[in-house]
Amino acid sequence: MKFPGQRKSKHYFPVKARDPLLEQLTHNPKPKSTYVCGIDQTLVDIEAKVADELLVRYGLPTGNSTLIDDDKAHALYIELKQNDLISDEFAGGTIGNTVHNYSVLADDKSVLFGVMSKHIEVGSYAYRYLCNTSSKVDLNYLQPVDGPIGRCFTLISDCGERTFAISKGAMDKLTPAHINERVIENSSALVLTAYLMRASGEDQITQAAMKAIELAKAAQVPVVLTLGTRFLIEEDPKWWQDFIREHVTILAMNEDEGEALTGESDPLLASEAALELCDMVLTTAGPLGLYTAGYTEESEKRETSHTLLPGAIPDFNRFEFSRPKLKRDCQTPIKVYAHISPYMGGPERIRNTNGAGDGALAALLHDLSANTFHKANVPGSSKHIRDGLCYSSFSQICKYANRVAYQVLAQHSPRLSRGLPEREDSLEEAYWER
Ligand SMILES: Nc1ncnc2c1ncn2[C@@H]1O[C@H](COP(=O)(O)OP(=O)(O)O)[C@@H](O)[C@H]1O
Ligand SMILES: Nc1nc2c(ncn2[C@@H]2O[C@H](COP(=O)(O)O)[C@@H](O)[C@H]2O)c(=O)[nH]1
Repeated sequence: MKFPGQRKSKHYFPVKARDPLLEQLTHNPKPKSTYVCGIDQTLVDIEAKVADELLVRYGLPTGNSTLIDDDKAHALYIELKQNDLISDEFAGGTIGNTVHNYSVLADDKSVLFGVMSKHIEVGSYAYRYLCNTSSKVDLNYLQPVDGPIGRCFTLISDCGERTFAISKGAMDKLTPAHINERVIENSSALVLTAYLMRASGEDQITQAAMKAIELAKAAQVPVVLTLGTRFLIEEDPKWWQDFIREHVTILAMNEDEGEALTGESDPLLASEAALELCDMVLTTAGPLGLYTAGYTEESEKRETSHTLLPGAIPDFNRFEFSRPKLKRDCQTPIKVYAHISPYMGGPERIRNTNGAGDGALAALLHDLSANTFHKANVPGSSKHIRDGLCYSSFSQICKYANRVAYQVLAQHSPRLSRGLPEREDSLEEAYWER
């Protein structure tokens, strides 16, 4: 497990031989390992730059992720191919991307539940998916299926907005029987997407996800949900509110999804409203940067040394140096918020924003599982006298998530090809001393 993000003071984390806390580890030379697990629809992204006219012709609302039938998928693929519009084909899926990025950042294990074609030919989509997934993602629990994995036509408009057309193949065929109880119960977090709830007919991935959620809740494993697209939430915001209230610990959304869920267009107010449903929220807001929001115990709050920020909640970042806690672990819970503008103002050129939100969520997951890792290996640390949900403060998580989102944007693909640069030994320096 790597340290989550980069900072000068690493005194709490067992990363260096001279760290005094490491003494406790020497009795236990093999550190206890931690991992996160996720469930996804196994998808390959087929990326193409297209005119808005094509989206209209195929009935694809801009920014949405629409399921299309085989005939439409065939026609679309032929049109893209004949006009030489396809720029890339790589592994995708919002949770596949997130666990891959988690494993790259943490240099540690994650587990992915989903399906995989039984018979794989070299060069096929299934083959590409496996080749483009970090070797630290454990794929041994994938359910073998007859037929192809899904295809996600990722259509990029002139403005950089991405619109998805999903040809589902066998991606929704995961069954509850292929959810491994022990793996879920021993994980640091279970990560899901709202897309899992839209399976229909005989497809059972929704039931599989529900089984995993129940197992996670019973074992007190945090359930993390990312909302996917505002169109899905808009269909029935009340249903999603109830779902989140009942099942979700940490919610990740962008500002549009936040508005669809809460009715608040201001991402800060949307985050505040979402905190009535769950314990922690990550709200990304494109060029406005991102917010973290959550709870801490009144007596443990820590005041920021940064400038207090104006907004719909004045001075909302006052206690951003606090660590997130589960609401139920606070005697007197207070809401805490932090915000950060895009790292370095964003890359000079953004070809598309595909996967930037997934990148930010992977950073948050890394911080969360680093906390579990540290607690398992250095239980006597003063860090764990009070139960925290994450290793770092709201403010640090913002910085780290933002830095990772930048990396995804800069490399023009949703899956990190490598971790953050080692030379960047202090996030503070990277931020403020360009
Ligand atoms: N146009 C942009 N300029 C600078 N940074 C951006 C831009 N778009 C996204 N980002 C960065 O990527 C993060 C996630 O982007 P966003 O588009 O909100 O996520 P999603 O992919 O979930 O819609 C933002 O919080 C920000 O840090
Ligand atoms: N599991 C699913 N993933 C989907 C679906 N539609 C799109 N996607 C994936 O999202 C990422 C990009 O996410 P972003 O919102 O952060 O830009 C991309 O790689 C797609 O594969 C879906 O229906 N199910």
